[in-house]
Amino acid sequence: MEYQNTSAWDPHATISTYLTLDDIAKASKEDYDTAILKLVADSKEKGYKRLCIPLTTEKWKKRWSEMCLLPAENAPGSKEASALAAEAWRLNPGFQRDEVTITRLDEAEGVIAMISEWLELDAPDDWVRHDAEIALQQELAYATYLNIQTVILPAPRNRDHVASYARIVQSCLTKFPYLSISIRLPIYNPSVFQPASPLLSPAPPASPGSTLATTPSVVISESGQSTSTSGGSVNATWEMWDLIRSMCDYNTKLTLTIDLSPALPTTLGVLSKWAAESVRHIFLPSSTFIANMKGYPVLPKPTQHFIRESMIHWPNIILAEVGEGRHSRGGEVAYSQYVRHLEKTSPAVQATKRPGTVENFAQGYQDYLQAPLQPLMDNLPSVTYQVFEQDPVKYAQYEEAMYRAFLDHPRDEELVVCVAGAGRGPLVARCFKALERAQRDATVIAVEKNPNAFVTLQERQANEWDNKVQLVFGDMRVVDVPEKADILVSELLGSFGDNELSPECLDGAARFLKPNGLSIPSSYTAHLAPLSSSKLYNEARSAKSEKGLETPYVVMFQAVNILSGTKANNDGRCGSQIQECWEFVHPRKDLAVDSRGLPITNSHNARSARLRFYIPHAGILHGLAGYFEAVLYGNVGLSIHPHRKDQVSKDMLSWFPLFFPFREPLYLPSNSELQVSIWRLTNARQVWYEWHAESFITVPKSANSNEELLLAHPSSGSLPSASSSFSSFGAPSPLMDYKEPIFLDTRRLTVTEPSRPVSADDEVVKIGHTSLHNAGGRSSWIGL
Ligand SMILES: C[S@@+](CC[C@H](N)C(=O)[O-])C[C@H]1O[C@@H](n2cnc3c(N)ncnc32)[C@H](O)[C@@H]1O
Repeated sequence: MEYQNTSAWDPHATISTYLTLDDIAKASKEDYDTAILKLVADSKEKGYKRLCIPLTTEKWKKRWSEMCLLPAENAPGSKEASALAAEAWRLNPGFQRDEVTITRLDEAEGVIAMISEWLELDAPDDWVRHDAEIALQQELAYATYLNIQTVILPAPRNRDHVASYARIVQSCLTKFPYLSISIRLPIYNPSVFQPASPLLSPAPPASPGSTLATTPSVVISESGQSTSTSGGSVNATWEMWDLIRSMCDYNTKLTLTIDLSPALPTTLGVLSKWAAESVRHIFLPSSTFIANMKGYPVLPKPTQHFIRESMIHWPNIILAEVGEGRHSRGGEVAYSQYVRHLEKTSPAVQATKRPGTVENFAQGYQDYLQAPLQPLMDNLPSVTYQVFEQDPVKYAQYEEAMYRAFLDHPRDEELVVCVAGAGRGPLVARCFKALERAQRDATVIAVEKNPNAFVTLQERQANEWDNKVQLVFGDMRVVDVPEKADILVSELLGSFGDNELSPECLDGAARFLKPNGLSIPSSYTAHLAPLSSSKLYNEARSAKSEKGLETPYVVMFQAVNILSGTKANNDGRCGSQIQECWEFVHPRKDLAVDSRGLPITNSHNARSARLRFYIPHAGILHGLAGYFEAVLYGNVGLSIHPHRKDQVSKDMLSWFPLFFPFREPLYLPSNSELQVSIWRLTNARQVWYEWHAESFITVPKSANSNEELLLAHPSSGSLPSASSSFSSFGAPSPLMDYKEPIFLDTRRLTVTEPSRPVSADDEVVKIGHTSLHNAGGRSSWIGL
């Protein structure tokens, strides 16, 4: 099977390979000093970037087990002897030569070490956990000695003790600050897709004895009682990860290795939440591949989709067991060729390679926090104008809006157009084009307060515009223009519409208009959605001061998951996924003005909004995504609203969204409601935003405080069904995800439909809130 030649391709993903202890045992050293050196050289020759191998051998597992686990009754040797050996080891943890796979610095170069799979950092037994921690530290110390940069830890398996696992990881991150520690996790607990399986009975822990890098299966609860917030839901492994990274304080050295051994569900909410996490490695064994008609290895549809989407994060894909000949055609190379094929056909990657797209334009800026411009307070440098002017879409939209407005202006009446905030003059140039297209003449006035840009305007006036433009230098809130205009054209918009003070400036410029004059834009709206992104949260708090987490930033989103559901929830309480906050309309006719025609205060530009979002799948709220839409004239507009931008102004480059961070991440359960309050506030000198969020769940009133109702039925081993006591109450469950149809690639499972709408018998209960952000504009504001 031939995929397109990838030689000229600048790859996003790196491809590595995982070798087992068996592979190492079988390897011969041939012309190399050691078998490991030969394996490293072979893997490079096969095009793999890095080699991933277990750090320890069976010998170590055996010695550790003999020392640290209780010997069987009839086992040889005395308990005392093991206890003494264990104490000696605890005092001075270290390996014997044959207990490790790598013994030389040169063998370790570029190697990713898999930490012993059998280490139970979350074992129910305190002593096993205690000794597993010492053994882990011993492995990390040895890896550090060999200059290994990255290690992959076995997955947590036991939700009851995941906090212990997290504490151990946290202490290792502190002890080995230069080591990158990655945690291997399946995307979901595969057993939830087998409704008949006893979810609540403890699965056998990965006891010392298993040697392969097997797929971890999660023990939901040892006790048989669901102690989690979402029972055995598809969220189980994500919730474990969330707890670990939170307890590790979002340490940037802690990453995820997603294990794609189990087939993936198509439930969007399950998959999309991983997009907001720092997935560094993807573990992909040959057993995940299926054979196509010709016998070549290919991936099931949901896994294909997930990998294509993940490519944007530049992952390291670790192919495992690919030398075993599991598929009849193609050989080992077929797996990596197929991964490259997925990369090349990834719409997200393709968008970054296509000139003219936002994704291509924004390369290197993804998830990078930029302070919004302050074009009113600051004078922009020429290069900034130059970047604006590269956007063909924005100016085309303005030209079209002016053209249509000119056509609608009575032919027999004179036409005066004023461009307010002309910058280096691109809108003036477009105004002339629109006049030409409309076959109209007009008096054109250009106002600009940046003295440096005003030089460029004078230059263009002399060289291009034949002195036809009346140039006015000064602030549009203060200066006068030579004659009143029919059309006032401006582009003072920020990512949130009003955040670069377009409303305040246009209030001042409204004086330039004739009584029936119109403004382009005629209106604009601000929009919000709740988002999850540990990356953005970490970036915002890296400012190391309160201010960093109370400042809105301009960001090209990448590792971001919007938490609100695409559909409003079924009781109609909540709105859509992205909701409008407020609108500004120009010119505003109802204002009380002073003798100069200027507003007396700025109070009329204050705004507030309270929005209700439905949260179908559990997630962590890290901030709010802000967008804008503007009506320029008629149905010509500008939009960065994710659902509408492609219809309104496709491939427009000028604006990335705004990110309002939250100081403290807020956990939102499945089926919960998030209320967001946001204010635009102002005094005589400044404008600023304040924001705040509260979360709620709906519970049956009759449940009162009866906790039993919030827990899955204790005797039931499977997800509650429509007839279970839970669903019979009817309220959406914070313990269960919103139920999109879930199916595996191999079969379709029937799941219960969402329960009935919230009724009068249900109660909305508050469960958490954030603090009020940026009170009084203490951390961020825009100067008037
Ligand atoms: C975002 S830039 C747009 C420039 C240009 N119209 C374009 O589309 O490329 C906004 C321009 O408005 C100017 N500006 C902002 N506030 C102004 C004010 N109150 N009076 C005059 N010019 C102003 C800024 O200096 C800047 O040149």
